[in-house]
Amino acid sequence: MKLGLIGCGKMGRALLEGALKAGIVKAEDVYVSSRTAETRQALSDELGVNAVESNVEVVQNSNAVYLCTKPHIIPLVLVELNEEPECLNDVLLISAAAGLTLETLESPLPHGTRMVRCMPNTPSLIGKGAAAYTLGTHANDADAETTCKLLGAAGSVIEVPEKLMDAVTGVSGSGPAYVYTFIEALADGGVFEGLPRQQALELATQTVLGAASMVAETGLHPAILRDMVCSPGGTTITAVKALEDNGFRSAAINAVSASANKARELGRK
Ligand SMILES: NC(=O)C1=CN([C@@H]2O[C@H](COP(=O)(O)OP(=O)(O)OC[C@H]3O[C@@H](n4cnc5c(N)ncnc54)[C@H](OP(=O)(O)O)[C@@H]3O)[C@@H](O)[C@H]2O)C=CC1
Ligand SMILES: O=C(O)[C@@H]1CCC=N1
Repeated sequence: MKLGLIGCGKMGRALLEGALKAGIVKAEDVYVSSRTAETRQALSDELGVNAVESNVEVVQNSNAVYLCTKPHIIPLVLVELNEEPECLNDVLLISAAAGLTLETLESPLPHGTRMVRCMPNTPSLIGKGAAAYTLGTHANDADAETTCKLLGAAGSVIEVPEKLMDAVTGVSGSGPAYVYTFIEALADGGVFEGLPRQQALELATQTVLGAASMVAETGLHPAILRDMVCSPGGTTITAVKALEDNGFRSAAINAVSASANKARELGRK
């Protein structure tokens, strides 16, 4: 596998490091582009990958290329690639950009260009990502396999119809930020009640990790697992009522919806 990355910022680097750590690609077989010499030097020193200035050079040296620039930069990158259309003959492009539709991604490129739209998340950096993808018009079964191998190296991966990609963005693309906010708030509550900050953060982090693992490993519905914590007339049900009184559930639903709507808006630009 020869992997390319156009845009090696927070998300691109997480996907790259996930793939390198999983051993599905060797650093010497990776080409990444950056406009800044300092970043190129850092990428090459820290990860041992080939860091170049030209996006076309990345595509020319790869079988599969993640497009990981900000959504508004992607159209500019596609124009650039289209100036050397032969570089697109034998490569799979995998866009991670929020909101950008396959039609937007495919239409500026030569007919037949193989494209996948995906939505990863940053825990890919440690192999704990959650990603979804949709195959483009000309992507084939082997491209689906390559996508699953790449995203799967960085965590879990599912295929969804394109109309659900913005929902995925709301749940798992943006989701880590909601969870970090919750962990911080849980720890704040502990500090409010007198725990030292570090101990509160350790307890909060392990609680989220443990609860998530319970859902994943038991396969039980979260409501059943919650009932196992709530003693009748006890502390937890009292706390759950306080959460519900403060609109916790609807705040979470609204957060997912706000992210999905923003993704749709980015896709319209
Ligand atoms: N962050 C996240 O949690 C997630 C992000 N995404 C998607 O991933 C994409 C990247 O987001 P994120 O990593 O957060 O953003 P960053 O700003 O961290 O990274 C974008 C990178 O693109 C590079 N870049 C900018 N212009 C160009 C260009 N013309 N050619 C090549 N590279 C360029 C920049 O590097 P330099 O200036 O060195 O060239 C920069 O490091 C977005 O489309 C976003 O929607 C998807 C899921 C989750
Ligand atoms: O905030 C963003 O726009 C990107 C997409 C999903 C997560 N981060």
